[in-house]
Amino acid sequence: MPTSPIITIFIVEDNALYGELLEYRLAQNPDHQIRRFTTAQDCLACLHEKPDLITLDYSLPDGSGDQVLRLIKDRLPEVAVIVISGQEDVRTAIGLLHQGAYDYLVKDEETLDRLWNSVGNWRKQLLLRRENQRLREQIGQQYDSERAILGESPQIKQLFTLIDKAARANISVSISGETGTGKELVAKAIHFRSERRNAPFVAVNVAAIPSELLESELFGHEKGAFTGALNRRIGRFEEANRGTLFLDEISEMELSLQAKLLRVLQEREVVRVGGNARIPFDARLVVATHRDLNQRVKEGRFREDLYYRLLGLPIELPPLRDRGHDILLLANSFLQAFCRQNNMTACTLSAAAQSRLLQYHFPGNVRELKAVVELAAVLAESDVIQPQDLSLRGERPGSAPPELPGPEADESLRSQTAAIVQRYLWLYQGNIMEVAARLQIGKSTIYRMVQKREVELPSSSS
Ligand SMILES: Nc1ncnc2c1ncn2[C@@H]1O[C@H](COP(=O)(O)OP(=O)(O)OP(=O)(O)O)[C@@H](O)[C@H]1O
Repeated sequence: MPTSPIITIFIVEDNALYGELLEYRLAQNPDHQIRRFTTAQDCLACLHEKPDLITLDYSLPDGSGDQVLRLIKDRLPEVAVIVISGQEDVRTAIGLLHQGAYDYLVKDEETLDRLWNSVGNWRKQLLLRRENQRLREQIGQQYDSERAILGESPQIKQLFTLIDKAARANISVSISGETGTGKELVAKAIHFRSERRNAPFVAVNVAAIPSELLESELFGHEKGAFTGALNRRIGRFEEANRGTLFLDEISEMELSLQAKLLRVLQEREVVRVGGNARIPFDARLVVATHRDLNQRVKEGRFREDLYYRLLGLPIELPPLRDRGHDILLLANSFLQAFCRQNNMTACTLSAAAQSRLLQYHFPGNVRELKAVVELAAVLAESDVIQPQDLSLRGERPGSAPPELPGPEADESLRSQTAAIVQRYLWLYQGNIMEVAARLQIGKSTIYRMVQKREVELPSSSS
């Protein structure tokens, strides 16, 4: 069964004593967050808080039950309204149920128990609905994740093998790789291929959450645990129970929280902030970082004991620039999808645009490639994308690298080499070390070519 949800209940009752009785009974479930109102107006003014359930006294001083019910349902069609009335009138009851009330209770000595049962039944239905919705989303994601990781390079084939191994074993996984290389995609693929696939995949970006809130985000908190903790909140560990918890940018976690995380992992139990109960959890941890975690340990910024606990099966994602022809495979797939989604004629990449993509260094990796080809599809004058349509980082859209000589040009090896080196110098902003590494030639060869004026350093390089 999924985790019990925290639900917000509004009690609308003008009789203060009776309202208190209702609250007392419903508050016996600590997952009920209750607010009480004595007039319809006050309740209506707070509907933006989106309560999950409202108990509504039929005879309020400022509105009859059916009017108030209509106003509530107009604004919040999803909310469950239980009408509580002093009169036993079957026709009124039927009318209210037709109008969308969830239940109709008459005030007598059994009302509190009947209310308790009614809310209990509604909770069960809610849980089933949410579970149903989650499973549907999950199936969609599973389907996506099976097709999502594209690539045929040896590095990506090796990655598929590791994903399968990770999916079969129940161990922690640590994924490293530059930004945009697909770390979250890999974490999802592991989850959806593992036996945990029917339980939740929960992702938390450690760097995106202010450090003072991260502890309660991960472990949850009890009502009143700190200023602003108005309600009890279930943490991400509990949410991911029986599934996978993906902690992205783990290297950014503060040392004090690292110590708490280590304890949680050792004891396989969480304690909500401000609480005492030890809540066991069973979630597989997958962590990711774009930094060298080992280096962070050496610098004293990441705990060594936590590092070893999280390391598990390490998976390193290669940067896109090292995946050879996968660049074009991905580019074409992104282009096709984009044109289809936007009802555009299918775009293709000209040979020159392809070669430009193959030579670019893609600091933002696959994410950048996707953005670049999508923008190119929009900018292109025709359905064939040209090099000048590709806005690569650090360049103005429209500026293009020096072209390689065509077949009619001087074909001596020396001039061909010079043209290639010139193009790479342009692509890597005159970084001779980088160009030498990429082309696998000595840097002294490049310096010699510069000296002999066979090539020129781009004006922006120093
Ligand atoms: N091999 C791939 N095939 C298809 N799409 C990919 C591939 N790798 C990454 N993507 C896409 O690239 C984008 C970035 O991927 P993802 O968010 O997984 O990267 P990341 O490494 O987790 O990034 P960050 O370090 O910024 O968190 C997503 O849209 C993802 O679907």
